[in-house]
This record gives sequence, C-alpha cells and structure tokens, in this order.
Amino acid sequence: MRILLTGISGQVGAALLPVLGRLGTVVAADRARLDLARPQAIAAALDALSPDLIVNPAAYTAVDRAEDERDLAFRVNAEAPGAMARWAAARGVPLVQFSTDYVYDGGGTQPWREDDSTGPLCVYGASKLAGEAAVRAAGGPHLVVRTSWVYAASGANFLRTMARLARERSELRVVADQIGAPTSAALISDALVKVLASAQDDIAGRFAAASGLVHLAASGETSWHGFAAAIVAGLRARGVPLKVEAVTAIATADYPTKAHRPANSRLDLGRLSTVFGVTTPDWEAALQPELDRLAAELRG
Ligand SMILES: NC(=O)C1=CN([C@@H]2O[C@H](COP(=O)(O)OP(=O)(O)OC[C@H]3O[C@@H](n4cnc5c(N)ncnc54)[C@H](OP(=O)(O)O)[C@@H]3O)[C@@H](O)[C@H]2O)C=CC1
Ligand SMILES: Cc1cn([C@H]2C[C@H](O)[C@@H](COP(=O)(O)OP(=O)(O)O[C@H]3O[C@@H](C)C(=O)[C@@H](O)[C@H]3O)O2)c(=O)[nH]c1=O
Ligand SMILES: [Mg+2]
Repeated sequence: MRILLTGISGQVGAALLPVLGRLGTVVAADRARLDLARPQAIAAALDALSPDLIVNPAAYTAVDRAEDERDLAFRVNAEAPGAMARWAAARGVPLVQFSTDYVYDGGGTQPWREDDSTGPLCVYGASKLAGEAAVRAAGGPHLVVRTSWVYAASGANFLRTMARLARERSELRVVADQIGAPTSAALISDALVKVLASAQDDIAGRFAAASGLVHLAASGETSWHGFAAAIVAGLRARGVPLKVEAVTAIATADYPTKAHRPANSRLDLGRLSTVFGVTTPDWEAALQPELDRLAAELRG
C-alpha cells in the first residue's frame, strides 16, 4: 500500500512520517511536490504520486493571520482537500483529512459530539469546516479527524511559545476561560496508526461506520492557563532556568486577538473508542515526554 502523507514539515505530519511506515510505503509530499495553494494542480500531482491511501495533515494554521488571508486559507484548507477527495473518490482511495475544534461555536460546557452542529467563530475554523464538507461531498471513503490544541517539543506551538515567554518575562498572562484538551502530535500519530491498523482489512467500511468523522484528542480537559501552568512547572522541575514568577489567569476579554476562539473546545471521544477501539492518554501524561525533550534542548 502506497500512503501519501502531506504536511511533513508540520507537527502532525512529522510525527506520522516515522510510524506510518508500519502500514505501508510512505510517499512524503512536501509543498514542492504538492502545493495546496494551487488546488487546480492537485489531480495531476496525485496521478504522478499514485497513492492507495492519502493522509492529509497539511493546512493553513495561522489562526489570526487567516482573518486577513481568507482566500489563501480557503484554498489550502477547503479547495485543496476537495480536489484531493475528488481524485481519491474516483479511484476508491481512502482519504484521512484533519480538522479542528475551531469548527464549533464554543457554547455550553459539555464535550462536543461529532453530530453536534458546527458554527465556526473565525476564518480558520470556517475554512477547515469547508474542507470537511468538500471531502464529504466527493463521496469517496474518508475519515475527517477533528483534533485540538496540537503541540510538540518542536514546531510552532503554544508549548514553545510559553517556554520562550517564561524565560523572557516575570509574568505570563493566559486565558483561563477557553477549555479544551492539549494534544501532542505524538499522541495523534500513535492513535491514528491504531485507527488505521484496526480498519486495515476494510478501511472504507470502518470509516463509514464512523460516518466519516471522528474526534481524536487527549483525554481530560484544561484551560490554556492550566496548560501554561503545567508547562512552566514541568520545565522548572526539569531544571530549565526560567524568569517567570507568576502565571496569571485572565479572561478572553483581557487578551484581544484578531480571530475569535471557542470557549468550549471539549471533544467527546466516545466514537473513537466504540468504532475503532482506541482510547487516548490524559493530556498531562502525554505532555511529559514532550517536556523531557524540550527541557533537554533548553538546558543545552
Ligand atoms: N496546530 C493545531 O493546534 C491544530 C491543528 N489541527 C489540524 O491538524 C492538522 C495538522 O496541524 P499541524 O501539524 O499542527 O500544522 P502545522 O502548522 O504544524 O503544519 C502545517 C503543515 O502544512 C503545510 N502546508 C501549509 N501550506 C501548504 C501548502 N500551500 N502546500 C503544501 N503544504 C502546506 C506546512 O508546510 P510548510 O512547512 O511548507 O509551510 C506544514 O507542513 C491541520 O489540518 C490542522 O488544521 C487541528 C487542531 C489543532
Ligand atoms: C501567547 C498567549 C496566548 N494566549 C491565548 C490566546 C489563545 O486564546 C490561546 C492559545 O493561543 P494560540 O495562539 O496558541 O492559539 P491558536 O493558534 O488559536 O491555537 C489553535 O490553533 C489551531 C490551528 C487549532 O486548530 C486549534 O485547535 C488551536 O490549537 O492562548 C494568552 O492568553 N496569553 C499568551 O501569552
Ligand atoms: Mg497558533
């Protein structure tokens, strides 16, 4: 089986690259081989790459910048996955498309279930939701994997931002009224390989059993403030010299950003376990190996 993997310079793609090889031959496609900003060129590129399975974590992920780059965000996050899905559907090739908690409007306090209604608050979320719809509309075997708050010891993410600020500043001020599950890229790749392995004999059938949509995130919940506090405590416990003295909980209203973000990003993980038999570790447990790696880097 030839598995096409996009986004290999990103967090999730980089984590998947070394492990997808257990399931087949990985064909890695970076931006030079498959540019998602040029959806019209995708079918020809896929003809040349000739995959039997497509895993597409590549995306436009700059949430605030997307408010000013709507066209580009929609091309990369919606039109390109649509083009991939149409190519795949015509050949019966299964497609795994990643999506986000930002498709929800953030209301309430209960974990979202996959069949709850969506209502993105920002351009990024709307573009990802349009990508989901385009994949579904193509009508081929597909699985949309909605995850949340992705980080890794490397890459551009909240973990590294907090680690940098904690060395530069005496106080971190972080929103405590947005609740979700920080999810490491390593957790996502472990769980996705289990999903694909459990489905291997009948990928299309298993994807259909999930109605083509599944939440996949760490278990448990916290706020961005709780995540920041765990990062600071964890780095300090590992001997990383930090300047920070206080991690202060603030309200979203006190941290104005261009894009609006959901207050409630909790994802119900029931379908992941009932359809695929996969459960995920608690967010704080999954954070520890990433802190080990980051602390080793920062201690030099
Ligand atoms: N990051 C997060 O917090 C969350 C992410 N998600 C979703 O999970 C998936 C993986 O995210 P993550 O790994 O964190 O993303 P990253 O931002 O770490 O990586 C994005 C990847 O997409 C690639 N990419 C961007 N634009 C293009 C393009 N025009 N053509 C080809 N490749 C492109 C980047 O390549 P290059 O290096 O060339 O720019 C990079 O490899 C995405 O679908 C995202 O929407 C869901 C929830 C949370
Ligand atoms: C840096 C910083 C951020 N914040 C807030 C802003 C925001 O509400 C929250 C997280 O900040 P970020 O900019 O990392 O968040 P953001 O880039 O919006 O993260 C999102 O990325 C996309 C791709 C997703 O799909 C989402 O699941 C989510 O992970 O923390 C503070 O309160 N204080 C700070 O010092
Ligand atoms: Mg960000």
